[in-house]
Amino acid sequence: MDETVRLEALTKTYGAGDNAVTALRGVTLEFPPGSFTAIMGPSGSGKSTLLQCAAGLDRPSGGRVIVADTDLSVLDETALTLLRRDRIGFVFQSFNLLPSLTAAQNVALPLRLAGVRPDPETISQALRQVGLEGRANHRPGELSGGQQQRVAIARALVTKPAVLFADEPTGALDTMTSRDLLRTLRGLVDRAAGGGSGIRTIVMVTHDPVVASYAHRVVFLADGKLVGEIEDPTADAVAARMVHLEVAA
Ligand SMILES: Nc1ncnc2c1ncn2[C@@H]1O[C@H](COP(=O)(O)OP(=O)(O)OP(=O)(O)O)[C@@H](O)[C@H]1O
Repeated sequence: MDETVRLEALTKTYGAGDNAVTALRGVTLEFPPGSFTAIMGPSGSGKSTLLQCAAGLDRPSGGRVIVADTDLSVLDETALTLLRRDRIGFVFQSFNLLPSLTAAQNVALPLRLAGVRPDPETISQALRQVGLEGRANHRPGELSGGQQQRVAIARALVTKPAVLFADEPTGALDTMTSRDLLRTLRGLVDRAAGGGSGIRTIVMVTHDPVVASYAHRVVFLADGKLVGEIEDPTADAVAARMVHLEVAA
């Protein structure tokens, strides 16, 4: 199976007539297995819209999204829900954990929702991947913000998705905690690329050049279009490009 995520000439317009807002204007991009990509751009440039369409949470107005050999545009709502459940992981700025469940039970939730009896070793492995094996029986209220976000990541990984989409995953965390978490994310992709277990593809939206510098590649959007990319980014190079884009916006 080709696990590359492909966006082909993606367009998205919200509303109609005089109120129409075009958020994406023909974006073509590939996220191959083994890649960790950050998406950056000025406010309103279309980053969240791109992520929502790529993750099958919103329908594009035109173009195609292909995830793990499946063209999302031909799927009905039921099939799309199943694909999201089985092949796609999400992490948002807010952790969205259930407060009455332990870390292990939160991680097991996607499997239970899919009608699969969670195997304890699968849950332990997901918690181990994010460095939380010692916290399996703690409830979210007994964990730090960074630990809660790690539980959210373990929960997103437990179904072994083809790709993990993250929207400002470190937005609610302090600098040290977010760097720690970003190193973990980068480590998951690099280990999987080296033949180990882990998630093979991560796509992350961020506003922060330092956060983006943990990715293998940064792609830049402006006014709904792809306007450049930097491989092996440094925070300084990303910040300089952002200043340029914000001045032009
Ligand atoms: N549900 C919606 N209805 C109407 N317009 C929308 C909707 N969602 C987004 N937009 C518009 O689409 C454009 C792109 O928005 P989007 O949220 O994708 O940008 P962004 O780059 O993620 O912005 P930010 O960095 O501020 O979060 C903006 O002009 C926004 O106002």
